[in-house]
Amino acid sequence: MPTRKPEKLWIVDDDQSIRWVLQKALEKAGMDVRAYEFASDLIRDLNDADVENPEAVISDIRMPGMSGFELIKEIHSLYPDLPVIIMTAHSDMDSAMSAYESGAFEYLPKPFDINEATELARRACSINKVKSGQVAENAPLDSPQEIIGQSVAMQELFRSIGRLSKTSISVLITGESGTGKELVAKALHTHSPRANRTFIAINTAAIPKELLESELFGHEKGSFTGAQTQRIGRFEQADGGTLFLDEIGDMPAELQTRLLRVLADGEFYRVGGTKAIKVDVRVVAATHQNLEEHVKNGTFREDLFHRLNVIRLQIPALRERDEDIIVLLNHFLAQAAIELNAEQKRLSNEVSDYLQTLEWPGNVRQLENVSRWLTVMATGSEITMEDLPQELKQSDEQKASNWEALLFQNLLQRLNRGDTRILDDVTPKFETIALNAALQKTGGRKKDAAELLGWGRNTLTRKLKELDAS
Ligand SMILES: Nc1ncnc2c1ncn2[C@@H]1O[C@H](COP(=O)(O)OP(=O)(O)OP(=O)(O)O)[C@@H](O)[C@H]1O
Repeated sequence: MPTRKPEKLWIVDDDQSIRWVLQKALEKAGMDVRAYEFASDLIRDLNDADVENPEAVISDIRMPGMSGFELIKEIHSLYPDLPVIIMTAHSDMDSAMSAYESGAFEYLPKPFDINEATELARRACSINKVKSGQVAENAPLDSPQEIIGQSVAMQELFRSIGRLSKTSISVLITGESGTGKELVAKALHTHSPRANRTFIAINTAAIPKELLESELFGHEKGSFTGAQTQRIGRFEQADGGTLFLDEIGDMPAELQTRLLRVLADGEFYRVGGTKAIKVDVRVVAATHQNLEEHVKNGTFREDLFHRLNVIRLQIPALRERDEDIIVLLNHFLAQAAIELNAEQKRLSNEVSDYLQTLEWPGNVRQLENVSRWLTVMATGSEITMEDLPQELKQSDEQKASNWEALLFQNLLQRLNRGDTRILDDVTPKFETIALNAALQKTGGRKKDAAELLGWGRNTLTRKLKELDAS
């Protein structure tokens, strides 16, 4: 029976424990692994004609001597197609982007999941032919605003932005209000070949319908009452760069038609103009609405929808990525302290447990505003429950319907206090409540109550004794 040749992979990390864990995991998955403490030793072996080269390399970034980025450069000057996976210690967008821009095949945020690492390593080995990227020719003019997120969904989003970074393809960004659509649009621009040209943002919903056309396409002098001078529109301003059309779902029908034409022909006329103006603009659109629904009910042109929806990036609501709440809060508290020239506030354990159970209807924007409020309003350096703004405190009714979150908080507090064996008293309490409810429902008939609870009769009798329930 033919045996599959094991994938050949080299790892470099100055941290011995990471080297060990990764090597063991990959070997367990059937790979042939060599681990190095120093990048220079790896390069030496890569240059050695007697040593068979690997199909992929996994490297840390920060190491004494040669860094991960220098290593990539060195490797790619010898073997441009050899995939290198970069491990980053931070879950922020910048390190991910730097990894991509340095020509990394993929990046792996630490602490990593072993299965994810194995899968990535396998993928890198199997597409060893992947053409390596080069260091971006035009570094972004100003440093992009950081996008924070360690949830799986945000990591996926960072990867997508990275993959799109060599293209000028149209992107449609969807997500609730305040999820970070504009931030993502900017990141798409800053990490695109157009980075050193203009990024122009326009909110379609915020501009009166009658002005929108001239705002987008400009106008000639005298083309309508009030047009006293010639005006250059957003499309022309964005020539060579990116035009971000926010709230595209609100665009009036006539303008949808004009927009479609520009996207198809790459040219347009200013309002009142006779000369066709050619532009090269990348359009990134965003909406919090369901555009498919708008297409179905005839308020959004289907052909325009398909033009914009070449690539779709969906940003999940904050309540779907609880893991990001605390990193974001800490980020905004640090930012607010600088912005407001105030002391940086810390969250008490109770507050951080509580804030993770909230729904955050206004998403990241609301969380950012709350961080500002807390920086100004909290009296001590540690933020307590009393410091929270009224809008975040729950009514009794909400509390009653939110018993799971409350129980969770309560248990976490007890664990933080150092309690152990917490189920020893929680489980009997829980069972007593369920038992009393069932007995009330059946008017005290034990046999029926047992059935409602899913217990046998004997269990119910025993529990009644043990729990001392009425
Ligand atoms: N992942 C993130 N990391 C850091 N800051 C973020 C993140 N997501 C959003 N923000 C911040 O939250 C605020 C709202 O984000 P943004 O304006 O991009 O949202 P939006 O989805 O475009 O909102 P709207 O639909 O209302 O226009 C901004 O100040 C932005 O910088």
